[in-house]
Amino acid sequence: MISVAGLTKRYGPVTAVDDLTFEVAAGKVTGFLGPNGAGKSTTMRMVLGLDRPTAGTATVNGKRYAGLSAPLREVGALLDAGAMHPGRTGRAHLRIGARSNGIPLSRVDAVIEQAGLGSAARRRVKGYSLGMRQRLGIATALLGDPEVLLFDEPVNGLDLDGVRWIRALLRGFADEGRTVLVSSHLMSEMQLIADRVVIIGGGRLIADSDIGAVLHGLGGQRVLVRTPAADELHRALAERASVSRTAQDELEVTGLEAAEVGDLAHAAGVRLHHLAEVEESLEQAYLSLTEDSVDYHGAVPGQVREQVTEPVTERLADGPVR
Ligand SMILES: Nc1ncnc2c1ncn2[C@@H]1O[C@H](COP(=O)(O)OP(=O)(O)OP(=O)(O)O)[C@@H](O)[C@H]1O
Repeated sequence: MISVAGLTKRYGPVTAVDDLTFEVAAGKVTGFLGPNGAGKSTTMRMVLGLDRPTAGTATVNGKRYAGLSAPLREVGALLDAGAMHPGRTGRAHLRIGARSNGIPLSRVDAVIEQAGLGSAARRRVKGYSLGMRQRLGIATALLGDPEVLLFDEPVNGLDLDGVRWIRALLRGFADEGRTVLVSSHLMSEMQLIADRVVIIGGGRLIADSDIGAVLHGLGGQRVLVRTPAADELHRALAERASVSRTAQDELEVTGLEAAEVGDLAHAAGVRLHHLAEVEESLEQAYLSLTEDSVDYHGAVPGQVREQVTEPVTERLADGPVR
């Protein structure tokens, strides 16, 4: 398990991570989400002892990274797949990692196999494609067969096969009971692979929740209904829910289940042509949660919006979604 408590990092005037508290449980894939510059990498670096917190703590299985006796056996990380010696072969890179961490050399072949590196392991890293580098980075993270895994944007730059491979790999690790934290700014990707999400913006916690709760925590369930008697249905529903007219024959209802809308329409003698619950995508939920915390909104050329310092959580009744 990974625990972050009151974690704060300042670089001069920039507060990259601001009093962040959350836990990452074993047996699940936890997505770590936030717009560019939200503080994801800085947080991961502090978990891995690569950056010193200005305040607060980050621990792995109850210990700070520096206090782990065999770090690679407890935590595996993919941070920057570019940071490898270009003149070494993939295999040499892995052998050095194993030797310097007291890991048996038999693990080298095991992770080459597991990461699908194959014969590329005998080639020099400078000739690797981004996908191959990513596989080597993952092989390195797996060397010590760790229980806790951190991946910073693992699907960046990968083709569809690579993306599918990463998805299956992460799911497999979680199913084996490992702790998996994976950062991304690709919401659509997280919707496919994460069980839980920790969302940050401007260094602060915005949501820490099951994905389903994030989706449903935003203004409640919406129901779309089409009827030739929209005025009549509007009147029948108005007392019980918030109703808006979205087209001549269409209403959007917030605060009722589809079945309740159907029953009320029936009671009012209104015929329905369409009745469906609107599926919120994580993309929409994320945009809505983080819109105030994005450093720069690029939509209007020439305009730069100042970073908002008020926590977005104020828009959620009970603070961060949990
Ligand atoms: N070494 C550093 N010195 C100064 N500022 C830094 C440093 N590292 C990060 N920052 C700043 O801290 C903030 C958080 O950066 P970080 O890289 O952690 O965000 P991120 O969520 O990982 O973003 P991205 O998705 O773009 O990688 C940014 O404003 C960044 O410019």
